[in-house]
Amino acid sequence: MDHVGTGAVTRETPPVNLREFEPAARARLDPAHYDYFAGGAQDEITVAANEAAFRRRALVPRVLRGQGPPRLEVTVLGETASMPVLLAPTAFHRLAHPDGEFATARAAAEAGVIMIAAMLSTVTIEEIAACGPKLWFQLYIQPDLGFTTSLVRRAEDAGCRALVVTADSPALGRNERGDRNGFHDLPPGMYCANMVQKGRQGRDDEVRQVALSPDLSFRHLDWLRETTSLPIVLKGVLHPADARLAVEHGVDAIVVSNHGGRQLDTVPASLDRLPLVADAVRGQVPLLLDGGVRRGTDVVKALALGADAVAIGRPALWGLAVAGRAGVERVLTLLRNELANALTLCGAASPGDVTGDLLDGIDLK
Ligand SMILES: Cc1cc2nc3c(=O)[nH]c(=O)nc-3n(C[C@H](O)[C@H](O)[C@H](O)COP(=O)(O)O)c2cc1C
Ligand SMILES: CCCCCCC(=O)C(=O)O
Repeated sequence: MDHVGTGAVTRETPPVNLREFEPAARARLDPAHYDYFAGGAQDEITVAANEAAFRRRALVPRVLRGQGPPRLEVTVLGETASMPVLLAPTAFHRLAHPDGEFATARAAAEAGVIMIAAMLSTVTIEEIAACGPKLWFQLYIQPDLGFTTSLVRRAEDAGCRALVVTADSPALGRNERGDRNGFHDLPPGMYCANMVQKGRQGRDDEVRQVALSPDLSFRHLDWLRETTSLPIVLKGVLHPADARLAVEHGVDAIVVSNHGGRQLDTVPASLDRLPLVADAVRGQVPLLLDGGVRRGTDVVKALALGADAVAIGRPALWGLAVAGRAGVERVLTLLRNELANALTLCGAASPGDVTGDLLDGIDLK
């Protein structure tokens, strides 16, 4: 039995923070699957930059504010969550654990956090929704707009409260770990469950190919705006001009993200772009950030630079690999406790109480 949960004694020391989940997960995963989760594009310069950007920044706490234990709840796009941390959309959870997205969704429901379900999940969006999490749906707009519409309707009917359109993937990033491992397909029996469509002329169901399309443009966002009344969140924005365009095209929120360093390598850390995007957007829409969030102090730093909430990708996958639902819950609990501690030590009563002056220009390294 894994060390998280009620099981037998193990000699392994339980992870006491998010980073320590990674080696524990690696020990359990097929090496090619570990590499798929951990890896990034090419030299993985951006993967490293994401975490380094948090480490570099210094917090300057306020003292003697006597505000009691902090309240962590936030409301994003009308959805109240137990803390300003979402689960970022990540594909293929059954590669991490046989329970796949079922486990992740149950953990999110238990923790009261918003799960952004990936379009490329290994169980269907309806099955994820049935586990009861607060749910958003991530969408790669497919060139077949009829099929995309059917996905949108399924997400709406399943009770998803927002659509998260990934904008940073007009092509797949160049992941050399995958090339080295020859890992280009899911194992037999595992597939993108939302991509199954009825076979034509009485044939068996088929799994559609996923298309990442270089034709995508803001016109597709306009089309989506006409197609759904759900809030639209644009994920993968780093340039302030794109943030302004996104607002002009009616998006309801933006995720400042470089896809965890998995798309274009050598782009800056998400955190380093956050202030520029925040400046461009001037509070017109909520801002989320992902990429490299590993500590409660990281959450505070992102809030101080203008984010309303953050999302985590890999840490949840490591928790899933280590102990299924219990592992994801543990990751969320650790981050929640760290965030409460960091807010208290900063003299902040809530996420909304975090202001830019809690950070200064000091470069810690
Ligand atoms: C294994 C893996 C799969 C991912 N799959 C998707 C996906 O299907 N759609 C998407 O928009 N982002 C995807 N992402 C990117 C995440 O949503 C997120 O931007 C990133 O993981 C955040 O960085 P972090 O892992 O350092 O927290 C994936 C990331 C990883 C690590
Ligand atoms: C054509 C399949 C693309 C899978 C991309 C999933 C993802 O966003 C990631 O691994 O990152």
